[in-house]
Amino acid sequence: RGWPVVGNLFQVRRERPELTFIEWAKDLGPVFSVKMLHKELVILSSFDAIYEALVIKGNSFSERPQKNFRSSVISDKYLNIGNSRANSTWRKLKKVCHKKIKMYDTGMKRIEVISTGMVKNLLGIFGSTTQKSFNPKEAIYNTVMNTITSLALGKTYSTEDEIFKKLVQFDQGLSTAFAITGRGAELDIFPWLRFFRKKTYKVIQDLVELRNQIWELIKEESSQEDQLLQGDEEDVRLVSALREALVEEGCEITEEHLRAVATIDVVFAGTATTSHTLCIYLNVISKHPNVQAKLQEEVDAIVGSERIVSLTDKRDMPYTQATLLELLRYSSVAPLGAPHMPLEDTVIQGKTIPAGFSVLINYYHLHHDEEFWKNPFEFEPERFLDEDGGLVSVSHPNRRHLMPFGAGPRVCMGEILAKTRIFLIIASLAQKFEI
Ligand code: HEM
Repeated sequence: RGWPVVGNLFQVRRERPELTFIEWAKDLGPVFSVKMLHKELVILSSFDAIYEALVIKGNSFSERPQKNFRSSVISDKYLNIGNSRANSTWRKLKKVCHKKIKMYDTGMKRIEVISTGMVKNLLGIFGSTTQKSFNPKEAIYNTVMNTITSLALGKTYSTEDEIFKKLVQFDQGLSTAFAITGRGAELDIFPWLRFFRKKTYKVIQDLVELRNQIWELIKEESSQEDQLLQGDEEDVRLVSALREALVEEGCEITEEHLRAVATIDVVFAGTATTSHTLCIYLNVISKHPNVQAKLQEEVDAIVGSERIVSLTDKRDMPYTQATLLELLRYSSVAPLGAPHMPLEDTVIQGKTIPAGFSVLINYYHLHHDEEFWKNPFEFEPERFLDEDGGLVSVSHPNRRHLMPFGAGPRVCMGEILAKTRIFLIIASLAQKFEI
């Protein structure tokens, strides 16, 4: 039960709304609704409810609600993949990005090369640090951001470069602007408030300005790099693939689409999530010497102390893979994912969710549900291993209950990229350092 106008908004923990929703699910069950300002939100918490919505009824749940004023301004009226309606342009843009980011043969090799470069850089920074303890957050963040620039633009940048500084500023600003309870949330409901809350609105206008400046710099950078391409050398940059799509698809894809995809779907979605996961990893591993010892034992046996860790080692390293899965579960860095919306009235676990309602998936709850997981707040890679120390199969209940990247048509576009980078970092750190 909420208050007039604001509904349940002030009852929800501003920084961690997913924790409030866990408490409410205890009384209200796995499918319940809350009122946040003018919006009725449905929260799904249990595996059965989430699986039914995302996978079994995935097609009707693959829409995104478009009622958020702040996102609408920043994404040019929802032109990016993550905020777009599930239309043919969304499908095409996601396909183009997948094809370039992914994942088949040469694509996978390229991700490995980029990630290995990033790992080397990070190990260099760690190795050159003389203090016994230091804060690795910035080094991790900058390195992850540079993997994204490698992928999108084919090169890395110094933290002093103008484009790099602007990317960081934009990415950090967006984290607040996209949060459901973050600063400026009131503008989503009463957009006219922007005429009175000028400071808050200015933050959003500044982000739009920054986005436009970044796009101009991206275009400039990529045309300079164009000139460096030799003869029939393959252009592997994501931004080039997007530009090709612009030409091929005629008027359906516009330059504004590309700007929204490059800045929001690639830079924003690809940086904070991965760097946050890695920071949590360092924190966790420093408190679990037993896990670290087992990782080191596996890396020593499979890779040795000199050779660079490769993706082909992965199949022989079940403990490292289990640690990666456990990290994704434990950290759940996208706790509520991105909102979904059914196009028609849809029944989930016997409850009807009306067409047009916003639906949030509580991934954090799914991954910490005390009725399913044993010791959900402990870090235990063993939950993903069988009795013989092998990785449990994808059909094992623990693997099925793990959905850090979502599932169904709206599954995360960067899943493979993120997992690859994190695997290589976990293994390489274990090979070289004691944390
Ligand atoms: C640890 C890293 C990451 C995590 C945990 C993560 C998690 C998620 C989640 C939970 C969703 C929402 C799924 C849903 O709608 O139910 C999502 C969507 C998305 N992610 Fe990620 N993500 C990560 C990394 C990345 C990277 C590296 C990229 C890009 C390079 C990326 C791009 C996207 C995009 C574009 C979407 C929207 C897809 C769509 O609406 O069709 N993510 N991600």
